[in-house]
Amino acid sequence: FSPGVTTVGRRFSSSARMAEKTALSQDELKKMVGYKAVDDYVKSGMVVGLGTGSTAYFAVERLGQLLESGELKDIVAIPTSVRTKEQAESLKIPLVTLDTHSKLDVAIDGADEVDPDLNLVKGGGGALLREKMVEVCAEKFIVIVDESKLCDGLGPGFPLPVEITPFCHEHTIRTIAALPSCAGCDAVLRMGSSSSNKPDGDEIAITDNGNYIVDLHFTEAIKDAPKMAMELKNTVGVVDHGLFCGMTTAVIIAGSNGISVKEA
Ligand SMILES: O=C[C@H](O)[C@H](O)[C@H](O)COP(=O)(O)O
Repeated sequence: FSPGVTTVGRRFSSSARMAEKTALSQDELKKMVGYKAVDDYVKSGMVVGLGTGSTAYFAVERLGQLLESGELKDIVAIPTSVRTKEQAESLKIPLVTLDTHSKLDVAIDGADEVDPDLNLVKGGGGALLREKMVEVCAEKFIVIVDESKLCDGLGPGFPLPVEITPFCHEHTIRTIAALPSCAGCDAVLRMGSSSSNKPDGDEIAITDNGNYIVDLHFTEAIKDAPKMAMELKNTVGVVDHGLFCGMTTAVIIAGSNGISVKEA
């Protein structure tokens, strides 16, 4: 994976230089890209999509700071989960929904995996449906990751989450596992908290939308992600899946050599 374009934002040049000199923690890397995404892509008057997860958290934090300081004005934002909504409310970020604002200027979110074509796996935190609904409506979709998320092929490095209806979910899971593109995958119903794919409870995990999640474990890279996306989407009982193909405008990557940006 070799990012094509390398840029360093104005407000972040010192942080990027710091990353080159010292080993930063993963949280510090996430903060760098979260802040840079807001600094570089959000302007006053915009409608902004707010992602979910430990990286998107920092973008929301930065947006709250710039609104409070008055550097940004007249922003409305659309959160992609209950967690993000609560964080945004605590920062007094004005919120709207897709019902009143069907077009967004920009959406900023993390990802679980990014391939060389900027296709993504998302939904490790269980928010894939609202994320996709919001981010597909954004003129620019900015993905923020640390370099551990980059991969040569989606699949083996992180299980693919699929949101399914609770009704006859065992049947739906069998149907998914039998799809040609999913042959050989291990389909595991998510247990415990919906925001983690590590089983941390005995109850079936429930998403913000009242659905279940099945995590598809692959041992080999997914050969044709758009084809798998279509097969999953055409499966009755599947609400949506964590393959985000052809949606990304740019990926901001934090790594040991500083920040780089790869544009689609
Ligand atoms: O459902 C969760 C989202 O898709 C997250 O954006 C994704 O899991 C990445 O999260 P994190 O930044 O915490 O690794």
